[in-house]
Amino acid sequence: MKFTKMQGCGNDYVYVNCLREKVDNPPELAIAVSDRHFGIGSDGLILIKASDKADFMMDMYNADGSSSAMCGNGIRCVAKYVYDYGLTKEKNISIETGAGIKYLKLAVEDGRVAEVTVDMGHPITRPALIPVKGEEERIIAKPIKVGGEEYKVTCVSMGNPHAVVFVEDTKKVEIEKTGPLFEHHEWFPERTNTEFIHVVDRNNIDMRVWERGSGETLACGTGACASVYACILNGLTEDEVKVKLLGGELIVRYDREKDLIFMTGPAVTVFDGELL
Ligand SMILES: N[C@@H](CCC[C@H](N)C(=O)O)C(=O)O
Repeated sequence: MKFTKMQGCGNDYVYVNCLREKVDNPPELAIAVSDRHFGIGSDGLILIKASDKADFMMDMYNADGSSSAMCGNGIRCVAKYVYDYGLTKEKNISIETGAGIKYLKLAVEDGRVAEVTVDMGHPITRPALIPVKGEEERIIAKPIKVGGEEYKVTCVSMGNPHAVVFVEDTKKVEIEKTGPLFEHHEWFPERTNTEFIHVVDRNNIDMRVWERGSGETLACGTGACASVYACILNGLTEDEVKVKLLGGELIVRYDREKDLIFMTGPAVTVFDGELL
């Protein structure tokens, strides 16, 4: 089976072109390829498929084999993949996901994809749709007890669940301890991704993320979008913010008129390979 390893801000996945390859058991393959010692090494697996509703379809799996409806860094790489490997000549590409069709724009310089902008759609705050337990209309800075500590959490879905908490210093977060406690907290029936955010100023934030199903990763695109929207809901930033992650930077812009979030960032091919 031929594959390509790609990364966006260090959030790395193994990509398989399912227009050519057949994958019988995606969860099993995701666990195998993600292993950093016995596999290829990645945060998960992304299958590129045909779609009857959009130009292509993205089917994504975390390192533990669980699937997610959306992956922000992954979808930028899918757009780069289909362009670079000649599956399309278009620079405006639509991709079907579990969270609806997303629209992407490639910035190509000297024949190379320099960066990709994604219309990430509407941020979702209704608790039942995230999903997170709660009777209120939106969960903004709500106290939550995690591992004996109290945090204030803001919950947003970008097609997948995010719990955003604000901290003084992201470097001091004991993420290996706290991340799993949030992920499996009883408030989140489908588990959650958790973002730890330090607001630097009204246009810049630092972020660390504990991803559902993959643990700490160097970046999370949906997490960056959810975090910027959480900042806006808490009155902490303007509508355009640079998000500094462990593996790079993303620009996230909230279009207030259309209630849409746009994310711009890199998409990089690491290597092609063949699984034996
Ligand atoms: N890294 C991704 C998100 C991947 C899915 C997530 N772990 C989940 O289970 O929802 C991104 O860039 O958005």
